[in-house]
Amino acid sequence: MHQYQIKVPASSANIGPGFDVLGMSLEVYMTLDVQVSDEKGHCVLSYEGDGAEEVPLDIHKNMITQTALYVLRCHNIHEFPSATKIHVKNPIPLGRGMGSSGSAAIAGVVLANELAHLQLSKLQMMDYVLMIERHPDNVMASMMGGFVGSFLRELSDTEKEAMLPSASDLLTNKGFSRPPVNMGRYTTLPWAPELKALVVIPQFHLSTSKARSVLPSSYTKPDVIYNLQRLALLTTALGQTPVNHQLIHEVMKDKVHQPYRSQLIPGLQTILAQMTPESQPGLCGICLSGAGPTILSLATDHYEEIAQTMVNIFRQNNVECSYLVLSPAFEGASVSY
Ligand SMILES: Nc1ncnc2c1ncn2[C@@H]1O[C@H](COP(=O)(O)OP(=O)(O)OP(=O)(O)O)[C@@H](O)[C@H]1O
Ligand SMILES: N[C@@H](CCO)C(=O)O
Repeated sequence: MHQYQIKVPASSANIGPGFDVLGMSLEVYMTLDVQVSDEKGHCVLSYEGDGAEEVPLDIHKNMITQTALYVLRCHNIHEFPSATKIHVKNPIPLGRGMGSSGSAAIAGVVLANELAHLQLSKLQMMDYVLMIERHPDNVMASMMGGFVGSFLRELSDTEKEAMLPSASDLLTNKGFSRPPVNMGRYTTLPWAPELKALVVIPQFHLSTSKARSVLPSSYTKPDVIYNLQRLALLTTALGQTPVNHQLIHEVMKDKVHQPYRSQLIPGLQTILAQMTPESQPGLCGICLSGAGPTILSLATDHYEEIAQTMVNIFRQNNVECSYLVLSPAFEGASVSY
């Protein structure tokens, strides 16, 4: 019997102005305990944790195993090895802006890499992940670990054609194509050890597709410049010691996605407008985590007080929340044998 554990962290994307560019991994881990034996049998999937009531256990319908099957198909393998048992433990809340779908896609690709002994590097695995999650911010941070900036290289016309089947068609085997090679580029950015991420997680779900559907198809020049100016400073400001709370607060502001998404997240506008380093000691910046509804704040202390202020504002808007204080998961996705 061969057994191992796959571990994939959650993530927060955008960090304010870095829409589809910046991401940080968060030390909340989905794990897959995998057992493969030589006996005859089927692949059995079991699941506990967030989403247990809604996540399908049919391997052709579950996003983790669907992703693994897609990668196997790309290597001319059409089913899991017999007698594969996969137990998923998932503490990452689904559809809340903490990268649950990205972590599931990574878990699936790493699973295929192990099951078929493909020996792909993390960057090679990212090509498959990016066929499923088409923006790199969450997944690059979750796979590589830490605070990460990333982009997709420009593709040739032939490579663009390979991207034509939708992620959902690839997962359900209605369409097929192999990913372009070396699609994602990234760099790990500095992170000041004093900084922690406080995530305030509302109880309601917001799908990324819905939160993307409210965004405009074009932006004004002043709004683009506003974000670019802040993004340039943010990538350095989060690595500086001593931490400059006021600077971080200013450079985590955004005009590209948050103003449009606030209609979907009661309380977001008030939190962004009212909470500053002056009103909340220890607070640096505040932004939407990924597509929301979770709010990410970066702070150096007084986490309880900062969280409580946000929880109260959400409560005034009839939204209940939980919260976590987390560091970046610097190792990223890993396998232990
Ligand atoms: N562990 C999992 N197992 C199976 N499917 C999952 C798992 N995690 C997420 N998913 C799928 O991904 C969907 C949520 O993805 P979505 O992109 O809407 O939100 P998110 O990834 O949590 O947020 P964001 O991308 O803003 O950080 C779930 O509804 C489910 O279909
Ligand atoms: N950059 C993405 C992250 C969510 O997956 C967005 O904000 O839509």
